[in-house]
Parts: sequence; C-alpha cells; structure tokens
Amino acid sequence: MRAGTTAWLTQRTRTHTDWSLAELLAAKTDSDHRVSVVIPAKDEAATVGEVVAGIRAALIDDATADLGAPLVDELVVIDSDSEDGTATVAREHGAEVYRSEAVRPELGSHPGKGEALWKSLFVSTGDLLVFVDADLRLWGPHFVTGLLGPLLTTPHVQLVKGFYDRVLDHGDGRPSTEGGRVTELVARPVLDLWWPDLAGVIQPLAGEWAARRELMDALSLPTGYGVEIATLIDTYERHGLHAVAQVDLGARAHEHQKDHDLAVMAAELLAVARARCDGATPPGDRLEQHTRDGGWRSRPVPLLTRPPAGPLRAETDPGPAGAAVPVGVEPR
Ligand SMILES: O=c1ccn([C@@H]2O[C@H](COP(=O)(O)OP(=O)(O)O[C@H]3O[C@H](CO)[C@@H](O)[C@H](O)[C@H]3O)[C@@H](O)[C@H]2O)c(=O)[nH]1
Ligand SMILES: O=C(O)[C@H](O)COP(=O)(O)O
Repeated sequence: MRAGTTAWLTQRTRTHTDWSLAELLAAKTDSDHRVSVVIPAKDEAATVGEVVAGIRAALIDDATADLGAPLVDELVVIDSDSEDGTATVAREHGAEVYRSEAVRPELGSHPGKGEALWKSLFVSTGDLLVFVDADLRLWGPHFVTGLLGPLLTTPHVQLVKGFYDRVLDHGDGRPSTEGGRVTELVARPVLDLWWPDLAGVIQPLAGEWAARRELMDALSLPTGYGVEIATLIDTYERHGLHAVAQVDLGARAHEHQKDHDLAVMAAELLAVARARCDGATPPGDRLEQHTRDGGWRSRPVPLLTRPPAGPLRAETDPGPAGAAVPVGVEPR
C-alpha cells in the first residue's frame, strides 16, 4: 500500500459508533455550529418520507427531549423536478421543501442532482451541511451523526464521505453486497490512476456526505451526478488529502438504476474527471447507445458546471456570473 494511503486510512477513517449523540451535541454547542441536512429528491415519494421522518425523530425531536437541544437545526428537501408526490410527502413528514427551479429563478434551472445541491446552498442556513439521498431503503439516523463526527471534532477536516456495504438487490430475493457498479468500474479506477492519494476513499460517489459551508461556497459544482467526484477531487486539490475523512456507516441499500442509465452517469463522471486533468471538454453532450438489432438512442449527458455559490448569494441578480458553463471551462 502507498505510504500516504496508509497514513490517511489510519488518521482519517472512523466508524459511526466512535461518537455518541451526546458527545456530538456537546461539541456542536461548544463550537456554536449550525447543522443543515439536505436531501435532494427526484420522484422519491416512496422513500423520502421515511428518510425525513427518521432524521427528524432521532436528531430533532428525541435529541431535544432527551438532551435539551437538536443535533439537526434544519431539514431541507430539494425537490428536483419531481412529477410524483415527493414534495407533499416530504413536507408532511416534517421537511422544509423547496422546488429546485424555484430557488433563485433568475439564476436559471438545469436538471440534475448537482443542480439540486447547488440550489440548496441558497436556502439552507447551516455552516455544516449533511447530504443524504432520498431513495434509501437500508439506512439510519446514524448516517447523519457519523458524518458529523469528523466535522465537529477535527477542525482541519472539510469533507466527510460515508462508506458502507452496498447491498445490491438482484430482484430475486438474492441480495449481495456487490452494489456500486459505477463506483467500482469507473470512479475508483479513475481516482486510483490520476489521483492515487484518493485510492483509500471507499465510496467516492456516496450520496451521504458532509461538508463545511465555506468549502461548498467556494467550489464549482457540476449540475448532474458529477457533483460527488468533483467535490472530492476539488477538496483534495485545494486543501490536501487530510481535509478529507471517511466514516463507516454500516450497510446501505437504495433504488438501482439500469445499466444503460448508469452509462450516462459514467460518461458524466469521465468528463468531469478529464476536465480536472487537462481542462478538455467533450465535443458533444449526448451519449449514443446502439444495440445489435440496429436500435439506438441518444441520451443527454449533463455537462454543465455551476460557479461557486458563495459570492452569488449576496447578489440579487448576478447575471452571467451565475450561469452554468460547460464542464472544463470553469476557472480552477
Ligand atoms: O436529477 C436528479 C437525479 C437524482 N436526484 C436525487 O439524487 C439522489 C441520488 O440519485 P440516484 O439516482 O439514486 O443516484 P445513484 O444511482 O444511486 O448514484 C450514486 O452515484 C451518484 C454519483 O455518481 C451519486 O450522486 C448518488 O448519490 C449515488 O447514490 C436521489 O435522492 C435522487 O432522488 C435529484 O435530486 N435530481
Ligand atoms: O454508486 C454507483 O456505482 C451507482 O449508484 C450504482 O450503484 P448500484 O450498482 O448499487 O445500483
């Protein structure tokens, strides 16, 4: 193993049981932090209610009743162009809900998870941000406490990634822990080749992660699924490996996309990584998928990047400064 990886794993890899709720609450109170949990959701009416309700019950209601204060100050769902009842369900279970396109509409609107996270920076108020996916089927409020552990106890840490066994449901009652197809076949190999210091990050695409607001305010964010790999690489390049930590959260299961949909995600990740290697932008922004029987389809690949949100927040109409630009064009 590379020496740097050994040192990082030793110093920056923890497990969620390392901190009790009482310890985290005391650390939060002492350091006067404010915590926002942000849940991006596109058509997740089936699962978002349980995620919202679980976090609210354990980390707002029970924490207040048992320990005198909430660990989570704000629970925000960003409804990302949903066409089902996601917003209604999330609101009924106790979240503040914002429709992505309605947040700072003068900045425009794009589809995608990264766009939802970027828009969340204009409506959330915490200085510590915890991101949690809305499609979780196996999870717990310890995802949030675990991710906050390093931020509340180690000032140097800027970004915390969750990791876990990824339970893949084959749909035939035969679960395995081989989930994370894009993670294993694209993200980790790319990181290992070009950012080998990051090879110890076990789930670089984890949708469960936490960061300091000052970090998020300063980063450009891809509008689509490239947001996780971009944030990881950019945090490392700006602040060094030891600004990144990871926390073992146990096991996680979620809704699975089809291979041909994950190919679009993989294409975006490759473009985002390439842009960070040499600034190159793909000549097109569509992926053609052909089949043996002559069938084919053309899928849009989100290849836009939003500028850092921090400087834009104070401006009522920043004009072109707030617009998305192609991946690779943003100043780095
Ligand atoms: O346009 C979108 C698409 C997704 N989501 C939400 O983002 C989360 C993750 O989306 P999902 O489609 O479940 O992603 P995965 O296929 O699970 O992709 C994995 O890998 C991605 C990075 O490549 C990460 O963004 C994901 O969090 C991670 O779970 C879910 O809450 C979605 O509802 C949006 O808000 N807007
Ligand atoms: O992280 C990933 O690779 C994608 O979310 C796909 O995960 P899955 O293979 O478990 O569906």
